Amino acid sequence: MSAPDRSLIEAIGLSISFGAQNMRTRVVNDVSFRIQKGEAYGLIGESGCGKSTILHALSGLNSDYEGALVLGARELPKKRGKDFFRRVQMVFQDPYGSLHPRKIVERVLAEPLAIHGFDRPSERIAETLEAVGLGPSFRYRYPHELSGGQRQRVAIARALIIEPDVLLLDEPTSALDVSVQAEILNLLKRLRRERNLTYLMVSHDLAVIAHICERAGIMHQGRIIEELSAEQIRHFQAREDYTRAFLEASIEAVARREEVGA
Ligand SMILES: Nc1ncnc2c1ncn2[C@@H]1O[C@H](COP(=O)(O)OP(=O)(O)OP(=O)(O)O)[C@@H](O)[C@H]1O
Repeated sequence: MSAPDRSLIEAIGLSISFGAQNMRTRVVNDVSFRIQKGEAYGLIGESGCGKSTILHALSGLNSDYEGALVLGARELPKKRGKDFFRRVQMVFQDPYGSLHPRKIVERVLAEPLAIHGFDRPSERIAETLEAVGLGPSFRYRYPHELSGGQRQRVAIARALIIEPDVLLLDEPTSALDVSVQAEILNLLKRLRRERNLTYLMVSHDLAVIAHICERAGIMHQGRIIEELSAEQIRHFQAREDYTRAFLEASIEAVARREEVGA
C-alpha cells in the first residue's frame, strides 16, 4: 500500500516496554504507521497485543517509549504541551469511569473550555450537546442519570468541544450494547465527516474497525504485521496467514454488523 502523502500523525520505530531492569518486557516492538489528515486509521488485534499501549504513548499518558511520535510534521516532546491537548483528544472505552460522578454535564463540558480559553461557553455547550444528539435538558444531569450510550455521547462532546483535529478512540463502543454501539459508531462517522477530524481507533472488533476506518494495522505480539484498507478487510485480501485467520474468525461479526446497519 502506498504511504499517505499528507500525514498528520506518524509513529516511527515505536517501542514500549514495561517492568524494571531485568524484568523488562517489550510489549510494542518497532511499530511505524502514518495517518493522513482526515483519515480514520484503526489498530486491531487480539487482547494484549499492544494496541492501547500505543494509544497511551501517543496521547501523552505514557512518556516511557523509544522511537518518535509526530504530529503535523513535528516530533512530539515526551511531555506534551497544552496545545497538544487542544489538538488531540481521547475518548475512552468506559463511559462510566471517564465522567466524574459529582459533575453535571454542563460542568464536564465547561472545564475544557475554561482551560483552553474559549469564549461563549454557554453557546458552545448547547451547540456541542446538539451535535452529539443530546437535547438541552441533558445539560443539568449527573452521569448516574444517563444511560451508557448517553454517557459516551457526553464523553465525545467533552472531546469535541475544544475543536480538536484528532480523536484517539480506545474501544469507544465495546462497553455498550450492540444496538447502542451502532448509534455511537454512526455518530462518530458523521462527526468525522462534518468536522474533518482524523481518527486513530483501537479495537479488538474487526466489524467496528471496518465500519469506521479506511485503513487498519493488524497487530500481533507488539508488531503491526500488515496494513489493510477497509476494502481489503471486507474481501479478505490479506497477505499474512495470521491476518487471514484473524479475518476469518471475525467474519460473522462483520456480517451481523452490516445487517444492523452500524
Ligand atoms: N502499565 C503496565 N504495566 C505492565 N504491563 C502492562 C501495562 N500496560 C499494559 N501492559 C501489558 O502490555 C501488553 C499490551 O497491553 P495493551 O493494553 O496495550 O493490549 P491491547 O492490545 O490494548 O489489549 P486489550 O484489548 O486487552 O486492552 C499486555 O501484555 C499488558 O498486560
